[in-house]
Amino acid sequence: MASLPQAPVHMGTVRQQQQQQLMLRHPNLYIACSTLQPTRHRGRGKHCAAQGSVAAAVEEAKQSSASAVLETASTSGLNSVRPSISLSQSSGVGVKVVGVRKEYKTKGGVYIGADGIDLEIQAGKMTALLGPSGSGKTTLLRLISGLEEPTEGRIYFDDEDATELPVQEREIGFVFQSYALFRHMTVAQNIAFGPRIRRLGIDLDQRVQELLELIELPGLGHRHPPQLSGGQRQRVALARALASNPRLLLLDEPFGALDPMIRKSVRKGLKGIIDKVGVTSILVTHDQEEAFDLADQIVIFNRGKVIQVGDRDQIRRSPATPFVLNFIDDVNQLPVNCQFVKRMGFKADKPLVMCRPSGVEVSAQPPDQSQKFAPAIVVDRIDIGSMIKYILRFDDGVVIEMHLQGEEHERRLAFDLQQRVFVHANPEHFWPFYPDEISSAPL
Ligand SMILES: Nc1ncnc2c1ncn2[C@@H]1O[C@H](COP(=O)(O)OP(=O)(O)OP(=O)(O)O)[C@@H](O)[C@H]1O
Repeated sequence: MASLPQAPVHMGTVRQQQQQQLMLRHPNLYIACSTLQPTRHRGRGKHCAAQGSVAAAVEEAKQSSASAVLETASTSGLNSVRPSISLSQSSGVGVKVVGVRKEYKTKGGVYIGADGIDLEIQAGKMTALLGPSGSGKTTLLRLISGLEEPTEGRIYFDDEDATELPVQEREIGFVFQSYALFRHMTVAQNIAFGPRIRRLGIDLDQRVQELLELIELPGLGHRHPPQLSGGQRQRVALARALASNPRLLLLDEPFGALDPMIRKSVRKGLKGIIDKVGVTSILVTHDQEEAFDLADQIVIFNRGKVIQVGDRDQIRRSPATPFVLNFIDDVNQLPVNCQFVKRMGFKADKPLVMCRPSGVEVSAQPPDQSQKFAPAIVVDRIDIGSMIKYILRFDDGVVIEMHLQGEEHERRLAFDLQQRVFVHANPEHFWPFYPDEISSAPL
């Protein structure tokens, strides 16, 4: 039997300690034998218990280092037959979600986590699940991982129906916000942990070196996680998730614990590594900039449904619904019968319209007769570096925001506070809507 890590591991509760002990002593049996949580998984014999215990423990994992146990356990199935391949040969699986619905039945009622989702996740690409809180992003991630089971619908990994495949046979790597590294193991031991317990039959030292180079921390294998920066820890967590050659990588708010100052550079680094390996990855985030910056494909969620799928340009240029526009942009929302909207000659049978601040034009002089305009007063000016935001108030009291980009001096000299200006917008860029069309209240 492969030698197991000797280092003690800090765990918060007795249950966590039991899980970790079991994991360390019988790593391959951990999933199958754990009876620490009742099962909710139907009919797959020994794997049923696993499903429940892993699901429950992953919940805890978000708050503690126990997640390392689970994340690694999820790729530790005895039945796993994926051949040992080098990182450069890694490849991802395509994921197809067909008519998936997830109902959570609780004492308080039935809550809908996913409401009829159809989605294709491209092999070897990064897909971001983006949406407001409670929109169903994590539910879909957990359904794909096997930590939850759909109430209806099927999930395919390439042509294989994976709907009832036990979590430990899905060959998935997890990266959590909390890093989930074993604090008392070295970086190298953390990375080697998964392949060691899976008995991948590879040269572990070579794999660790390969991964340390990939994450650009070649000399840090002997250090312990507390001796690393947040960004370095996150890269080690990624290396550990990749060490067992997952065919799918799930990243659940992986940058949430990082200082906003370094988040951008860390995420670029992570994306570069994932691209090099070529594994399919799914990123859950509520940070739009992060999704647009990293993902090849973005899936916008609201109230358990997929609202739009596209790349960043498609979503920015052509938001599918008022909800998407409102979610991705800081839009103006105006009454349809306000002076400005009426002067632009726009009519609709919905009570409100939205328009992008970037679509609002302002001039100091009244435009020529051919152009419609509404007079307003500049009531505020906010310089945010790359642009200046102007807040304008029309004579009927309605307020609108306008963004001015361009050369810095032009922006600065453009308009003074209290100046009377003339405002125009192309009515083709007005979006009429009912308030409930942009609601994100969970179902
Ligand atoms: N275990 C559960 N029991 C009952 N309802 C649940 C459970 N998990 C999720 N839900 C409900 O399912 C809906 C979707 O939740 P989910 O966690 O998938 O949203 P999310 O988009 O990931 O949100 P966040 O960004 O806040 O994590 C919510 O209404 C939520 O309350």
